[in-house]
Amino acid sequence: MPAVIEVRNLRKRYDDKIAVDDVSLTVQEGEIFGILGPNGAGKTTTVECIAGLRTPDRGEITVCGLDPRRDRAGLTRRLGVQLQAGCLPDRLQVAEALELYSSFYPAPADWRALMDDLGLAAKAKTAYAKLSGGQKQRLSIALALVGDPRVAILDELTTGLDPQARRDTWALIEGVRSRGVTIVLVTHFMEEAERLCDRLALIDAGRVVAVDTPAGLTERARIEQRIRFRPSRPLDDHLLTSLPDVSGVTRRGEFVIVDGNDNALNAVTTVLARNRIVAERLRVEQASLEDAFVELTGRHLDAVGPDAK
Ligand SMILES: Nc1ncnc2c1ncn2[C@@H]1O[C@H](COP(=O)(O)OP(=O)(O)OP(=O)(O)O)[C@@H](O)[C@H]1O
Repeated sequence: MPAVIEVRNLRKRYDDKIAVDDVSLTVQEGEIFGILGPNGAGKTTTVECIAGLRTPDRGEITVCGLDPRRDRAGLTRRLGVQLQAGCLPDRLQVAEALELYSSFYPAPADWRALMDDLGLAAKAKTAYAKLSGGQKQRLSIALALVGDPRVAILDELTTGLDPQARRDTWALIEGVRSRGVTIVLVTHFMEEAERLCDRLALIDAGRVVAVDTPAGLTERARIEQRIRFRPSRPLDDHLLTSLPDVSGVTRRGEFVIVDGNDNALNAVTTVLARNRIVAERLRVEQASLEDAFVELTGRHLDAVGPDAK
């Protein structure tokens, strides 16, 4: 598959703050490529440089073979951007916004069809200020697609949405991809990244810590199995920590969480049975992207700010 976006050794500093420090990544045609990291990791700065909205201090970027800073006109025809906090004038109506934006492009998509596809037809004459959060979000996606781009950058597109609206938006993004648009998705929601992305760059403190498929990344978490249960009687953690198949035991309320290898479930249930303890509400979970992130960075994804632990 040909590369649609190439970023090599990107660096961007704001005054004395290095926001992006040596980021390299390649996005292939037709994929949904995620950029996942905690708040302040440098995700938005990276995509703003890709979109030609910021000038890197160092590094090279090409989008569809173009330099985003030098070939602005060419880039506009190929790249659609939905950035965070996209805001329109309060009184502008949905259809007016789409028609206006489509007039900026030499070969735009059919904005009426886009309005239908995004479930906004019934809101065509509604002013921006009167739209719900989910509708505003859908409009911002429609505006990113109205130029009929080959590549779309979507930044934090489900932030602030309720779980149902978030799932609806995911379905919509899959629909956009199936029309052949390459998508770069910036997010700090693990579930979103896991569900939607073909490949992901994990970013932390301005650096790429890993690029892989969601499954490939979770394999990097040393935990192969996580067992969660409520012991029917008081349980001495040492019974479990002394097992060679177990790498860690933590408590969450009345639940015990055991991390270990493939044989951990077997070992834990045997010890519990020997001690006449029943594992109530027993669940076995696989490692998540969150676990991989913690393994790779020592930090949790939902940590606020690059210095948070
Ligand atoms: N215009 C700016 N001036 C100064 N510092 C900035 C500016 N924009 C971002 N930063 C800082 O650069 C770092 C990276 O910010 P960026 O917005 O790229 O991160 P992010 O991963 O997108 O975070 P979030 O998810 O919170 O948007 C942060 O420490 C941020 O405070």
